[in-house]
Amino acid sequence: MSTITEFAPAKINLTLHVLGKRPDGYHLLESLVVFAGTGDTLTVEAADDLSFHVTGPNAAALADTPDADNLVLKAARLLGAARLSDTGRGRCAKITLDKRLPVAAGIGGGSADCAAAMRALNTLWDLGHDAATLGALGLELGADVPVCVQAPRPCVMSGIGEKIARAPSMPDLWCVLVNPGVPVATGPVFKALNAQPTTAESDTFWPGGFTDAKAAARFMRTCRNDLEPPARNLVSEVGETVRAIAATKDCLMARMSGSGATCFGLYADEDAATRAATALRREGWWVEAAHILS
Ligand SMILES: C[C@](O)(CO)[C@H](O)COP(=O)(O)OP(=O)(O)OC[C@H]1O[C@@H](n2ccc(N)nc2=O)[C@H](O)[C@@H]1O
Ligand SMILES: Nc1ncnc2c1ncn2[C@@H]1O[C@H](COP(=O)(O)OP(=O)(O)OP(=O)(O)O)[C@@H](O)[C@H]1O
Repeated sequence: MSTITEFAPAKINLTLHVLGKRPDGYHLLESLVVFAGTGDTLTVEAADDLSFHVTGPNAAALADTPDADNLVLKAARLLGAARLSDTGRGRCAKITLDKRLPVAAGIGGGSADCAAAMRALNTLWDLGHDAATLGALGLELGADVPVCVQAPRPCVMSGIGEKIARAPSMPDLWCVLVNPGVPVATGPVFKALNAQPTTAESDTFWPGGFTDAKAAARFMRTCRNDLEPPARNLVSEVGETVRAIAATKDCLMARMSGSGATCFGLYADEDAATRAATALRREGWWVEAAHILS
């Protein structure tokens, strides 16, 4: 098999409770994570050296990212690729990324690409790692990489992001993702939370499943995204975005994802999500209606 293509779906934190902080400063959290049917696409193919090419509507957002910080190349190097300058030694591949997700957006764009590269190169180079091993390896590249490695399976993520547990069975759900065009670095949002170093005990009783979209949204509304208040203080557009989504017809709930600034609305069907996306489109906003994958 010489060409392998992997979808890198957008990661959505339907809930995100921060339960404490480790001595190293990383936060302990518990989050119901799902994936949307919109994302990047990564292709790897056998080649005589290691190369990376990016295309797509958000390719320019990566133009200033040095190779050393490129999460796709970091994944390749982690799995034993040759350095870009070494032709022929180490494992090689031509890697192409179709970049559609906004960067530093709270929907795991870089982590999703990193995880997709790990899955694709694991196959191309016949490394034989299972998802749990790839996730454990990927944790050093980002706290969202383990959950993205096992995408598109919904899960309850905990620890700093390394623990992946079964999610409640999800109903058919649609979403609208809205990014107001303001990149948000994850670290400062966690820092602004000013969490106290405490132990991490789950504060959520997870049901076995949800009978329908309205029941799922009812449950989500009893939970929180603890990063939303500090993100709202740092980026005023977050509050405006959540309010605009919540005002759309048939919206079941609206919330920020991850550390922002992307916010999401949940809907029971495709028509409602598509109508909402149309109503939300404006200059400078990235807006996508998508199915929640399961
Ligand atoms: C907010 C989430 O996206 C929710 O899924 C993740 O927890 C963050 O995942 P991520 O963007 O891959 O985060 P990383 O790139 O690993 O970490 C960026 C910075 O966020 C902070 N960070 C991240 C994860 C975590 N559990 N606690 C933290 O305090 C740390 O300061 C870290 O230096
Ligand atoms: N393939 C990539 N896609 C996006 N960002 C990348 C990529 N490679 C490296 N980066 C860098 O990673 C940083 C942001 O990563 P990412 O897009 O995962 O943040 P995010 O979408 O906010 O994710 P999260 O939901 O974890 O906050 C940016 O500074 C960007 O330069």
